[in-house]
Amino acid sequence: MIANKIPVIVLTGFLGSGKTTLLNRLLTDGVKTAVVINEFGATPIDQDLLLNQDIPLTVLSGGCLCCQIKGALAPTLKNLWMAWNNSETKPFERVIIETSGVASPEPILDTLLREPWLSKRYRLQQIVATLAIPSALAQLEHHAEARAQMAWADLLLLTHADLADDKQHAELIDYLKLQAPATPTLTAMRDLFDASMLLCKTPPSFRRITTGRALPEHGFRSVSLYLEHTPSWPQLQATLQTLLSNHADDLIRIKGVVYFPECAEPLAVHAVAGHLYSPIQLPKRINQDRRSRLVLITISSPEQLANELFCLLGGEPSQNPIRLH
Ligand SMILES: Nc1nc2c(ncn2[C@@H]2O[C@H](COP(=O)(O)OP(=O)(O)OP(=O)(O)O)[C@@H](O)[C@H]2O)c(=O)[nH]1
Repeated sequence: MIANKIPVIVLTGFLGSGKTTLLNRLLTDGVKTAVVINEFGATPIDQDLLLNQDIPLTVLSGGCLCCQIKGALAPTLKNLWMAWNNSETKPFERVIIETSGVASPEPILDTLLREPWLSKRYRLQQIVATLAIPSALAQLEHHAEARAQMAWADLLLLTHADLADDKQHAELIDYLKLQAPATPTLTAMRDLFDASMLLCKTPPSFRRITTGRALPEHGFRSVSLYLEHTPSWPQLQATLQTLLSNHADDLIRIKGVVYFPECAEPLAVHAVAGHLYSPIQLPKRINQDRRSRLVLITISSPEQLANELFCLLGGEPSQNPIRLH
């Protein structure tokens, strides 16, 4: 038995519900943290959205930690522990895993709690699930992944309160009282909340262990695009808004890092549940790849979406501005 197990916090929550925003908030609390980010899309975006780049960071992209790339978690945590153990000045005191927005936390817990080598060295501190108040009920109704995230959470963080009305808030609270009555909820206004309120210091006394029941295979698909010639924000905004309204039912998430010609620094572009957010300026990067990239996550044909985006941007077939990955 190893005396001091490294605590692990798992951040889960449906696509666009605010996991990376929460992660950025947690990274300001002064605890040295190693971060593992799991992204559904093949082209990782979230690493560029981290405001603190000076941390041990592993990105596992191109699938979910609960299925396609489940096997990647154990070696990642083993490598992190080796680095921790071999260093006199411990490089981190905890690990935060941000799952993809369509991952079920259950197989991640299975790896953490059941793998004998890992379970001697790591302890699960907490699972926090983010739920965006305006879209959560529809996501919970339509996506088993969202229900699994809610069911496995030790704490439910309700986000996007500033975009929700009182009725949406009350309806979500009522639903959660019925479906997850023992799980505390907290409402956060963007990243304005006390992180110490969020994290329990001791592990939950009772921890459910998997029964081996897996979710049906995800119905989500993603496409990653590099823009050879980045349009201005007004042009991209109009294009993405058209794409979102043409695909209100099947285009679930857009996120990207975009180098607009009119801006010196990259901007993060997000759309969730049909809502296109104002772009967010990202900090200056050293040695950065200055190509703009977008990831679209859909339950229909991603290739068709990519072609439509290309046409909306006014592309001629001979000078396709988009490269697919
Ligand atoms: N208005 C508002 N926007 C928010 C809030 N929380 C997050 N956002 C925005 O919502 C968008 C998505 O937030 P992220 O933190 O990237 O969501 P995510 O869960 O990490 O997304 P995925 O990694 O795609 O699953 C971003 O534009 C955020 O700035 C909130 O409380 N209010």
